[in-house]
Amino acid sequence: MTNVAVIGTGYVGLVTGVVLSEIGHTVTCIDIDEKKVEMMKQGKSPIYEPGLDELLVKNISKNRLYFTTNHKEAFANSEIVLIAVGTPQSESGAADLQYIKQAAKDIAHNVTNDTVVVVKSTVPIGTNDLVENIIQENLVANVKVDVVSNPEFLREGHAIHDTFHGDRIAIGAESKEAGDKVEELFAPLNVPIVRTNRRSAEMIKYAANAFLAVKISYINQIANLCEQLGADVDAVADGIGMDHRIGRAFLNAGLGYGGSCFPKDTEALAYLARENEVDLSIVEAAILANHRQSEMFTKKIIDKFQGNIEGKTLAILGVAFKPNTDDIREAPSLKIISSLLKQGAKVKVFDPVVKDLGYINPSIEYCDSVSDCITDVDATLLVTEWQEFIDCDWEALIKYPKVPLLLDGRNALSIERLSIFGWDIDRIGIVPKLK
Ligand SMILES: NC(=O)c1ccc[n+]([C@@H]2O[C@H](COP(=O)([O-])OP(=O)(O)OC[C@H]3O[C@@H](n4cnc5c(N)ncnc54)[C@H](O)[C@@H]3O)[C@@H](O)[C@H]2O)c1
Ligand SMILES: O=c1ccn([C@@H]2O[C@H](COP(=O)(O)OP(=O)(O)O[C@H]3O[C@H](CO)[C@@H](O)[C@H](O)[C@H]3O)[C@@H](O)[C@H]2O)c(=O)[nH]1
Repeated sequence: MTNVAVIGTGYVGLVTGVVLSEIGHTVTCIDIDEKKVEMMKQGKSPIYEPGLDELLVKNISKNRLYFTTNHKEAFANSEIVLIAVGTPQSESGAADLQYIKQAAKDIAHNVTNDTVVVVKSTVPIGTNDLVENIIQENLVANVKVDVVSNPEFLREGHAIHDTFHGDRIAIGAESKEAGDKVEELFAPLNVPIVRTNRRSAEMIKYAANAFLAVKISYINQIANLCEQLGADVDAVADGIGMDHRIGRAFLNAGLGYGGSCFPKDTEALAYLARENEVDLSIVEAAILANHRQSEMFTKKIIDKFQGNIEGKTLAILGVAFKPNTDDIREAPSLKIISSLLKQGAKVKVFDPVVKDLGYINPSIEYCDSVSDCITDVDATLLVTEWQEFIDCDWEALIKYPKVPLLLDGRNALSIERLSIFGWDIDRIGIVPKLK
């Protein structure tokens, strides 16, 4: 078993650290955020992720999982150091590498053993070379450091499950020995391994995310055409998804993708292509289609009120960018809410987990339940398909709103069932009744 240090305890770092400790390694997680570290030391996860708290508590008590803000302390016995810091989008669209560069310096200044550095963060092609250079230039101790690319593919809300049951683990190494060490680290997970060089591993991550984003934008555009032509996009997605060459996954039409990954990673890949004068118009088109999709959803609701929603009260069900997470980074809900507010609507919101939109707007009314949120509203907008919303007693809820108009932005509710209860329900890419 290996002594491991993990830099950054966000969705990726914390989940990876906890899972590595669960499979028997001794793991020290480092974060610069003292509040987070204090919470984690007490066995409390600073992020909402199903199953995480239990594993956190269990492995702390087994003395396999530690937390610190001190890099030197964390690296003292570590043979492998994972970098899992953020790579947010900068103004140009490129990935902002400031946290990666700092983590590389932290390693160079503090390691005292031969170390394999594993870059887990999603980084532009060539960044592992940069990390290696920064470490070599700043290295204090006389030790050997190898850098291995190991991009992460977990989904928020399923992070623990995905780490134990991933489709693959990509390892990009220039040194066979260092690559083997990383392969050994993950061996108990029994997940298929792809071995390649560093640049290919970095590209696998961006190419995978962009492909999935293209798939979503494609079905969303097909949905819009279905809506005009009287076809049902859900049936179309089922029909094309049964072709195993296409697959049904990521063909759920809706109001577009959000989150901390697809928006920034498609932008970063498109930026890389532009920088290298390579045509990647397919990804540019997916980005544009995604922006338009949430705008179209907002327009749809405005059209329901003949172009004027001033003074109308609208209920927003769901704020998180998708169910089972508290993450609101690039959540479509934020764009939709701010656009509705700009048009003069009153907005009530309810999310089972997110209780704060990250910005202050005194006119937003935060509610404690679905019934509270839809009381006296002129329309209800389902923005995140939490299971709790799907399982609601929609028959009992019909008495709460002023107008029983329901726009399902995630095609999660049954038109047939809800119509029987009196809901006037509209979905994406489906015409409720043919004219
Ligand atoms: N969120 C996901 O589902 C997901 C999935 C796969 C890959 N990724 C990629 O993984 C990376 C991390 O994503 P995330 O969502 O976990 O990030 P995050 O922003 O949630 O967490 C990053 C953490 O790193 C800490 N940090 C920054 N600099 C540090 C330093 N020098 N030393 C110690 N701690 C430091 C921050 O305080 C923060 O807690 C990104 O590149 C992202 O694109 C994310
Ligand atoms: O058919 C679909 C599937 C997803 N989405 C939307 O796409 C976004 C992303 O969803 P998902 O992929 O489930 O969530 P993430 O946690 O962002 O995970 C993605 O981004 C991570 C960070 O790079 C990767 O590790 C994962 O493999 C990749 O799925 C969300 O807004 C979803 O609502 C759709 O609109 N339709």
